Formats: sequence, C-alpha cells, structure tokens
Amino acid sequence: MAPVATYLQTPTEPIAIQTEDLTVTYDQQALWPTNLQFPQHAITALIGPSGSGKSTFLRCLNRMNDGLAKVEGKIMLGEVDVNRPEINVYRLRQQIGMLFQQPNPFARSIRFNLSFGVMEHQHISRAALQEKMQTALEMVDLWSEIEGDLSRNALQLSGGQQQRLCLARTLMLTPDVLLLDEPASALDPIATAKIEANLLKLKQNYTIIIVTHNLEQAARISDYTAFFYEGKLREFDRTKQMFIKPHLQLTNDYLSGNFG
Ligand SMILES: Nc1ncnc2c1ncn2[C@@H]1O[C@H](COP(=O)(O)OP(=O)(O)OP(=O)(O)O)[C@@H](O)[C@H]1O
Repeated sequence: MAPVATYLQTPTEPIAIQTEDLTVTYDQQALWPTNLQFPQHAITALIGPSGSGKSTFLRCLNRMNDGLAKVEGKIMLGEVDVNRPEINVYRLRQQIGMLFQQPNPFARSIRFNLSFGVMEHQHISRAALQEKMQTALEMVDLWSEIEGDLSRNALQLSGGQQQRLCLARTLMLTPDVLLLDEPASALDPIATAKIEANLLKLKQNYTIIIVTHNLEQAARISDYTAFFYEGKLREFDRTKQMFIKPHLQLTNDYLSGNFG
C-alpha cells in the first residue's frame, strides 16, 4: 500500500504538550499513530470531516477515553508521559481542563459552580476564594454581566453565559492546557464571538486546543491547525499558511468545501 501523504510543520515555539505515536482503538482502530506538538500559549485548531478522529484525539489528552478505548503511545506534558497508568487522572484533569459542546453547569448557584472543585482540592481562605472567583469571571467577561451576584442560579444564565461560566469553572483549577470540543457549536453568533474573544485573551496564559467544524472560526482564532482525515493526522501547519496554501491536495479540497 502506498504511504499516506502528510505534511507536518515543526513549531518554532516552546511545546506545552505533545503526542508520540498515539493510537486509539475502540472495537476498531480510530486513530493511527499521531505525532503532534502543541505550542505553548497558542491556539491550535483540530479540523476534519465528521468521524475523522478529532474528538477521539482530543479526549486522550486528559485521559477521557480511559475505559472506552485502548490508548497507546505517549502524551508528554512537559517531561511527563501522562498516558502512563500510575498517573493520577483527577490531578491531570486539573492541569488539562476541558469544555464540551453543551454547557453543563451544575443546577446550583454561580458561587457553587466556581468554588466546588477548588474547595475539594485546596485549602483556601474565603477572601482568596472570592478574589479567585471574581478573577475567573472577569477573564470570561461575566463578572459585570452578572453584576457580581454569585448567588444566581447558573441555569438562569443564557446558553452563552453558561458556557463562559463553565470556562471560568475550569480556570478556577489553574490549568496549563484547555481542551475545547466544539465549545461554540450550540451558541448563536454573538455568544460565539464572546467565547472567541475570551479564548484570544486566555491564550496569553494557557495553551488552547480546540476541535471545531467551523472553518471560519479556526481561521479567525487559531495560530496552528491540524487536519485529520480517516483517523490520521494529515497536515499540521500555521493556520495562515494552511488556509492560504495548504501542502496537500486533500487539505485543499476539505478547506474548499469539496467534502466534509
Ligand atoms: N465511544 C466510542 N465507541 C466506539 N467508537 C467510537 C466512539 N467514539 C468515537 N468512535 C468512532 O471513532 C471514529 C472517530 O470518531 P470521532 O468522534 O473522534 O470523530 P470526529 O472527527 O470528532 O467526528 P465529529 O466531528 O462528528 O465529532 C468514528 O468512526 C467513531 O464512530
């Protein structure tokens, strides 16, 4: 069989997290050996048609596929392979936070949503907690919208506000890496624009990896893009380069809307 054409650019920036020959097998193999490097404090978009393995890959990074699939290969967070069995996955998921397609706040107060995880894991004074909650809400531009009222039930917020609250909830645990699985696909354009603005601001301090079907979104906010097709990473490059002149015809066809 002829080798599959790929083009993988090596980033020049420091790397926050990288995979080495990562494979995933459910009943059938869904991801072929994948070597991908994520630059620190940058946004990387994962794109590709439905079923190409984007979410499968993303979910491996904080071990969300544990118990669902056989995941082999290395996931290097700095110098540590976090795919090793002895890794504490709860602690890992604080370091590598995740946001899903549908906002999923607890049906409790905003305060509960933000403080729950922190109180579980840290000894923190009331004043420090209050300050941390305010900072997290300010980072997602929600503090002024809720007028500092943390007693409101999270479900009283709009869908977009709920998603930003979930983002703030993740930030409360001071992660290094944020994984986002189509975080704006359930939101209207205004709410989507707010999430995108948040991500552009947050990338100064966090490494962000986002699965998106929205190619305009990938072009607008990401620094790097990884294109998956049929369970294989096919092209990885700076977003500007890939969207102007992709190296592979397959990538060009996908970006041109010829399939997907
Ligand atoms: N929990 C699971 N059990 C078995 N097979 C799965 C599971 N999750 C995904 N798959 C399969 O793995 C392959 C890749 O799916 P995945 O959801 O990662 O693709 P995707 O590119 O994220 O697709 P989409 O854009 O539609 O979300 C598909 O063939 C899918 O059917």
